[in-house]
Amino acid sequence: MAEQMDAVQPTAAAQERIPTVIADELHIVYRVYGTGTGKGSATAALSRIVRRRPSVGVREVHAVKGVSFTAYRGESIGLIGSNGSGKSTLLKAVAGLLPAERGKVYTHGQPSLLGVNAALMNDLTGEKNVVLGGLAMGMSREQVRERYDEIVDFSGINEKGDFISLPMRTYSSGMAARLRFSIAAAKDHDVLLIDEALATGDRAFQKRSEARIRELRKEAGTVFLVSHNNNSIRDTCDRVLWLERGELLMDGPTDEVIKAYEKQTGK
Ligand SMILES: Nc1ncnc2c1ncn2[C@@H]1O[C@H](COP(=O)(O)OP(=O)(O)OP(=O)(O)O)[C@@H](O)[C@H]1O
Repeated sequence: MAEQMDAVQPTAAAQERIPTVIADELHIVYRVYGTGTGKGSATAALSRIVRRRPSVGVREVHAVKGVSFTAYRGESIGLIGSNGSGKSTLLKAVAGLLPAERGKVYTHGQPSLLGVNAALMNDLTGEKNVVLGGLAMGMSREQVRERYDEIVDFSGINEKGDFISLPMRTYSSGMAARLRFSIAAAKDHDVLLIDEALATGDRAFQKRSEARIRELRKEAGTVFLVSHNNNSIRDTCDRVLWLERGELLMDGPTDEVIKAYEKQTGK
């Protein structure tokens, strides 16, 4: 009888815990070509193609090794680990930008990766980039028009003059990163992936970004944040995944994981 009740009416806990991203024994391998020491001539390359032999200079980098986790709606998850531990690679794989060598990533809804390198057009004005970025994220022209002022205000680009009508190439790296973040943060995301974006703005902008991330979480999205700034992670995330050499070393509440990480790294 109890089983039947459960089937018809999910418990409150089950309602709250809606999975948005599942990584199942995920492996990501990069292949780097042209790393051989010998000189590669065109004839040698042609003969390899004809004889179907792999290139001598291919190196493999196994960047993510058997990582498994489930992320739920409303969670904000920090990714930490030393340089080269696989954080950005894992984020790109969740965004669907890198193929899995083995294992799988399942996502509910459309994940959006917000990197400091997100592609905007340097020769276009900030104004045009807001429209372009909004459309690229799947917003309608109408939605972009509605949110335009909000995006520009949030970015703070116009605080010191009319910069939004200048080409993006005239912006400082911090200004460009703020505009990227503001464009991405204007949309309500199912799964928002942020790579170091918070580290680039000034303190006031970082505070605004943190507040917006909290809002996005309330609007039922899941946020992933890669950062080397443990305070940013502490202020924004309730759960942390710690990667080292591509392996998931620890997955748990922020305080516990950061404490263990700081103990190990001596920071
Ligand atoms: N495009 C690429 N081609 C080949 N190898 C790569 C590529 N990108 C990353 N790697 C390698 O994959 C591994 C993980 O890199 P990744 O950028 O994911 O680490 P990270 O934890 O984000 O590092 P950081 O904190 O320095 O940004 C590293 O060994 C790196 O050299």
